[in-house]
Amino acid sequence: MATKITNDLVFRNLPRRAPESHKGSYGKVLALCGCSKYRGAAALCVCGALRAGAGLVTLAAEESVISAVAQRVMEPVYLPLPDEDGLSLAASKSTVCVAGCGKEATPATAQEMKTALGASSGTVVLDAGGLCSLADDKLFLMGLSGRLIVTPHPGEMARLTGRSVREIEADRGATALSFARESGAVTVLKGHRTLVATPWGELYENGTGNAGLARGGSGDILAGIIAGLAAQGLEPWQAAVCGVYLHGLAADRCARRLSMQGMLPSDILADLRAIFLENNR
Ligand SMILES: NC(=O)C1=CN([C@@H]2O[C@H](COP(=O)(O)OP(=O)(O)OC[C@H]3O[C@@H](n4cnc5c(N)ncnc54)[C@H](OP(=O)(O)O)[C@@H]3O)[C@@H](O)[C@H]2O)[C@@H](O)CC1
Ligand SMILES: Nc1ncnc2c1ncn2[C@@H]1O[C@H](COP(=O)(O)OP(=O)(O)O)[C@@H](O)[C@H]1O
Repeated sequence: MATKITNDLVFRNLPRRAPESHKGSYGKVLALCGCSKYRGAAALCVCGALRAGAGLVTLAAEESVISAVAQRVMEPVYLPLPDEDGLSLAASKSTVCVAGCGKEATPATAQEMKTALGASSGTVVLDAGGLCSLADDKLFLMGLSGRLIVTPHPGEMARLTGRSVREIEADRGATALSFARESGAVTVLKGHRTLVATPWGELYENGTGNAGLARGGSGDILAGIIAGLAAQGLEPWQAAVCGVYLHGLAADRCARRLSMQGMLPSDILADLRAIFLENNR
């Protein structure tokens, strides 16, 4: 039986900003995201992390991605790739690594993921191509146990488990719970009524969100939001539960403002900001 995620559960777990704090108090996010084909995914992920409240966000990516993102957003710091030593160092200094949004599931991506995530000691949010590139390396994923959050949609979960999307959708709860138990990762199985499963057998169901989110880029923002929350000290399960709820709530507010038909993933960032304001954050 899944626990419904409520507004009270979320805002009880969200830290407040203390008057005497500084940017270091809210964590450093390293985003290893984007490729020349998927530049927007990196921008959306970075913006999600920033808007969720992270203190400092660094984007590690190839130059074409960095120049595209830098035209849209002023706040990130950039680490141009390839730079294996620089990537290991940045990962080792980060509070959270969010990796894989806008990456293709290739052996080169898998190697890049291993370099960064192996050097990090903080929370890891693994999404999209980064996650799928490691689908056959369960041992590596298990090595991140206790600090890993994975965010597959059903198609990605199919690749991770070798099962069909139909089988996964037929029993979403059991799928998420068994993947979480076997991998040691907090598992966010996305879609209508996103589920969050913990390795110790808890299952949360999210009731926020709408079909306006059913367009490319919504998941990239979610990964960024979860990373931004984890950077502020939330445990992986808390960051996942709060992230999926706030992402969906922002989308619901956005749909009332702009319509499900016309809203864009990036539009929900203004609503996320408004939700924080309405809840005195
Ligand atoms: N602006 C940008 O830069 C953007 C960049 N992006 C980046 O693109 C990369 C590829 O990511 P991807 O998700 O688009 O493609 P892929 O991994 O092939 O998975 C799709 C397969 O899964 C299946 N599927 C089944 N159920 C599903 C469900 N509920 N939700 C979704 N899919 C579902 C689906 O089935 P179908 O739709 O055909 O029925 C299909 O067979 C990745 O790095 C991502 O970050 C995107 O975020 C877009 C914006
Ligand atoms: N019909 C829907 N109702 C609620 N949420 C949805 C719906 N369709 C998609 N979403 C949400 O939008 C996001 C889509 O993520 P994903 O499929 O990874 O897209 P992308 O990789 O293109 O960013 C997920 O958070 C998912 O839960």
